[in-house]
Amino acid sequence: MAESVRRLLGKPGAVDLRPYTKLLESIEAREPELRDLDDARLTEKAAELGNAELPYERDDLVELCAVGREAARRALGERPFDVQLLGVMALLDGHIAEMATGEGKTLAGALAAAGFALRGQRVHVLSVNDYLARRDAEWMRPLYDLLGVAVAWIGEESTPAERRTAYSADITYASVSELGFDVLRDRMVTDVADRVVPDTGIALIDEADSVLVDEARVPLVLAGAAEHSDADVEMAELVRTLKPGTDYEIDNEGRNVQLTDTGIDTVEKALGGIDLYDEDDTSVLPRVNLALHAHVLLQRDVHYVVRDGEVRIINESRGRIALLQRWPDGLQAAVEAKEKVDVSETGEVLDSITVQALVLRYPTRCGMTGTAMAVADQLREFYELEVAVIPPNKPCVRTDQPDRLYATREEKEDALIEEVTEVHATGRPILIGTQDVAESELLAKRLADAGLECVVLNAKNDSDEAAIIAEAGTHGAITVSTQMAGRGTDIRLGGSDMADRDRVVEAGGVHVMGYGRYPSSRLDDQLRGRAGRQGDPGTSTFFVSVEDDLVANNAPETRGYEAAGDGEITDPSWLRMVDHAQRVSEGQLLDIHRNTWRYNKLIDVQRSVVLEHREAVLTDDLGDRQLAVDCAAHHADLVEDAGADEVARAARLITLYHLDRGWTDHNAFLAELREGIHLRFLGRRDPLDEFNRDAVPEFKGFLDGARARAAETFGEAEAADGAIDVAEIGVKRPSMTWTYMVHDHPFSSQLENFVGKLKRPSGAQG
Ligand SMILES: Nc1ncnc2c1ncn2[C@@H]1O[C@H](COP(=O)(O)OP(=O)(O)OP(=O)(O)O)[C@@H](O)[C@H]1O
Repeated sequence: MAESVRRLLGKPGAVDLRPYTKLLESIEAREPELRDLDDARLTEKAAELGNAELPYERDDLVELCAVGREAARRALGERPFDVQLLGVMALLDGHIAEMATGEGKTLAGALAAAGFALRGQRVHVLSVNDYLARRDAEWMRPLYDLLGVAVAWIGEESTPAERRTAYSADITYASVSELGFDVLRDRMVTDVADRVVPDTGIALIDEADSVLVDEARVPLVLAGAAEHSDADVEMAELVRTLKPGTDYEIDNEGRNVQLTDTGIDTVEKALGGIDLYDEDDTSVLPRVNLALHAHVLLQRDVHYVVRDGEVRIINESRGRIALLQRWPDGLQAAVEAKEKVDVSETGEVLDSITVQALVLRYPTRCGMTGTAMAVADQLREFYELEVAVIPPNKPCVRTDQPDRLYATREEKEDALIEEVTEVHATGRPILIGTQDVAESELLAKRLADAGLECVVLNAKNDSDEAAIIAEAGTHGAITVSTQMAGRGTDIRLGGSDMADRDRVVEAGGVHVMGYGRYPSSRLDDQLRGRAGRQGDPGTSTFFVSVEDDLVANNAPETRGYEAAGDGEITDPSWLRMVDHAQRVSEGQLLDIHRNTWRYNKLIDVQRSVVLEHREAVLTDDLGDRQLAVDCAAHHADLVEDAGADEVARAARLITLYHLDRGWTDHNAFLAELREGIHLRFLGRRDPLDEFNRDAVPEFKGFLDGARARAAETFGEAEAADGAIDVAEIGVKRPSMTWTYMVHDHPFSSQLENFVGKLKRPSGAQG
């Protein structure tokens, strides 16, 4: 079988591409006729595809791809390659299309989005950040115009009115977090007209593995303002005096810190001889733990930066500053106390949604990414999605060199600098991937010391980053970056205008270097994929040391190797150990994902009960009808004084208030329950069972309770001049709301993770 044919057939375990490849010839055959049509006729051809329902029958699919190809050629000057059309067809069938870096996923995604939209579906194209949402929507706009479908985008700055308009377009580009926050805010409206997100249709997800797997466990949280809290300066100062190793220990994964017996004594003495585990006063221990967590586990310039007198979170996985995001309140305040900056306003969690729950709201889901096969099982388990592996347009000729393993971090760094020096002398562009921002900066400093100038990408704004990456293929460029997933720009050889392409090709293309392997092989592949785009030459090497966190924490053995004079370890069994360590780490990440999912499942069931009820109050006057029964006489009097409409309005506001209030309180209860369960039962019973055992009865009677409280409040309502002032009887909504994302832990907040997993030290057990 010819290699080109074999490549088009696809990989085992993935979607069979043959039904799609069969159509390629017919699509091409339509080209001459479509080329002769003027633009208006081409738009009409697209509109004709709207005369049927999804899914596309064979002939219509051929027509869609042919019309789409011609439209892209005219509107963008790019005629989609056959492989891009395979991607389009896979997306239209609701699959994840795996397409390598630089293969033109943006265009394939746009043609699929148009295909859905032409069939009357509302499409949300979900990006990893605002910059890409806007860029892709604007870039593809001429194509959409020609196909007669409307496109819009949403960014952090968009006003509610702009959002509403944007969501009413056929196709809306938005970042996952903006969409999530809109959905959360919509759940809190008291007037249907205030909602911005319409019913969901199709979710087309860019960088699908990053969103669906890496970010899946991240809850998006909507919080409402309550009051100011004081900085716990006392605790911040106290934990500063504790000694690592003696007073507290950090677990292997660096996720938890706990006081040792000595530490407990020290703290108890410092606080005037109190008992931290006093059953009657449980308030001190969490304060100590918060301060300790902020002091030990959250590092300045790795987890956050201090800028303009504020603590700003760095999104660890992406190495950027997350705007308008904060940690759960106690933790945010603890870090603010640690850094001695003003404590920001505190609030309470109004509601939350995980990325996974957000995506599962869509009846049809599909997406594209460069690395999906490695998580095919998870995509199937959590989202019922299959992966279609789309072959590259031109075969990839990049050489991935074996890892270079060293005994110590220092030796690894020396070797890496040496290699940078050598490769740089040839003029080849170099891209170095690091684990986090602090590491990028340290490396940049070492490179500078060695006389090598580099550009560092970290926590800057997304459009600047894109511009820097676009130039990373320039002759002699050295670029240092944190993770590459979701950076969204491919590296063209010879710079963004490719002016110097021949020289760079001749030198050997981009050399990618990993400054340590990532917690998952997919992330390694994302980095490697930056070299060897569209058949370009290129190479990749990862430098690893036994002291790297990934290896030190996850390898079964970290001693007994034989190293050369420069520290290099060449024994193949040790190199396999690195792969092993990475698989262990991948397993842990999967466990975390499963755990979040299991906890959130029950909460989701309860939430849907509340939301369904809320919807009936909001759109169908359910509150008014109930109050007319529960407070019949008062209701009738008010109707007489203020009119039926005004009473219905007041009844709606009062009922919604108590529903939302109840849900907020229930959320707080659940959060506390999770913490408490881990404190009480750790190691003895399945915490999830314990959680369910308490959470279910607590929710029983939720709706009846809210209804009773609404009746009580309604009983106090009075009409004056034909109006009812509900604020007067305590019906007040939060004065402001804000949003945050909670990263990287199983129990829905870092705070809970840390407080929750705290072990009661043996010596303190009563
Ligand atoms: N059919 C085509 N003909 C010519 N150029 C194309 C075609 N399709 C895409 N391109 C170009 O290829 C480049 C890469 O496209 P795009 O950014 O969509 O790639 P990608 O697959 O999303 O890569 P990444 O993994 O970096 O996000 C763009 O500059 C785009 O203009």
